[in-house]
Amino acid sequence: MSETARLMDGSALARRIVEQAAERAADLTRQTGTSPCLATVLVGDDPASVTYVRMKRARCEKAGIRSRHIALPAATTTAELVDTITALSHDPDVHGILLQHPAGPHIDERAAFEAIAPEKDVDGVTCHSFAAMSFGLDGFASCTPGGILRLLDHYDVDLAGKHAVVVGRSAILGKPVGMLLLARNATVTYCHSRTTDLASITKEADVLVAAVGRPRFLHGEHLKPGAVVIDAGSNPGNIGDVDFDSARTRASLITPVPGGVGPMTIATLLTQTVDAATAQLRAV
Ligand SMILES: Nc1nc(=O)c2c([nH]1)NC[C@@H]1CN(c3ccc(C(=O)N[C@@H](CCC(=O)O)C(=O)O)cc3)C=[N+]21
Repeated sequence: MSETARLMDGSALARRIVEQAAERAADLTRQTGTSPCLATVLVGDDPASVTYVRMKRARCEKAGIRSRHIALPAATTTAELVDTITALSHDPDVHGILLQHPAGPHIDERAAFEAIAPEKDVDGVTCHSFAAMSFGLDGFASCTPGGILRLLDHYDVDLAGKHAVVVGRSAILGKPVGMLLLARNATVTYCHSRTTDLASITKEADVLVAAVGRPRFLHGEHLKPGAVVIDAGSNPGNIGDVDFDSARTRASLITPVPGGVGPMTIATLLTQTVDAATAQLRAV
């Protein structure tokens, strides 16, 4: 087959979403005298995490969102991290909190996430947010899943009745994106490391979400011809979970890496930070 998939341009869409967030941040600042503020918490100095957090903060600054960075040593205990996050949850000048994942092997990350007040969980990582999102109630979506749904909507991908296959089941990516697809009436299958005969399932996917965290793990032969392929992988060196060149000849629509899901994640974070600040500043 010589057909080539259409690209889903996450960079372009994210730029527009961030512009809207910036306008709303400026309005809010004008009206309340306070600009939105995102606290970013980073444990240790993993180079990829340092880069991601720097990118998020730079994008905030450009959009008129303040960021307050808390860099903690790699040896920080769960109790210390929970205390830090609890203090941010109580700080009226912080409207959103992001704890960069992974926080480190010795940290109980779930306990740390749960110290984020629900109204400040702009990264959508708490049990509260997951449940709200799953039940279709008000709350913040996990940022990458939220960004993926915006991208699918923008490209008019109809999800109702479609078979969506999610490869990966992490707490802030695979699992929640499946719940959002389910809420749109897709038939959702989760695949993971213990799935037997992965290809037989992915080949049935009308929409495939790759959220494994292994470079070029999925390729053309895994796909049903005409599938919509969302590559949510962000492996070192900006390599996705999908082998783009082989996937592109079978898919109908595909996200590139970079320039696909990544920028949409950040756009969702910024939007939700402005949402959180708006709710908190209007309530005073
Ligand atoms: N609590 C938490 N929330 C997260 O949302 C979260 C996290 N932890 N840990 C790590 C992953 C990864 N992640 C990315 C965000 C943007 C790009 C991104 O914008 N990438 C650019 C390229 C990057 C570059 O230019 O270097 C792109 O795909 O075009 C990638 C990856 C958020 N994550």
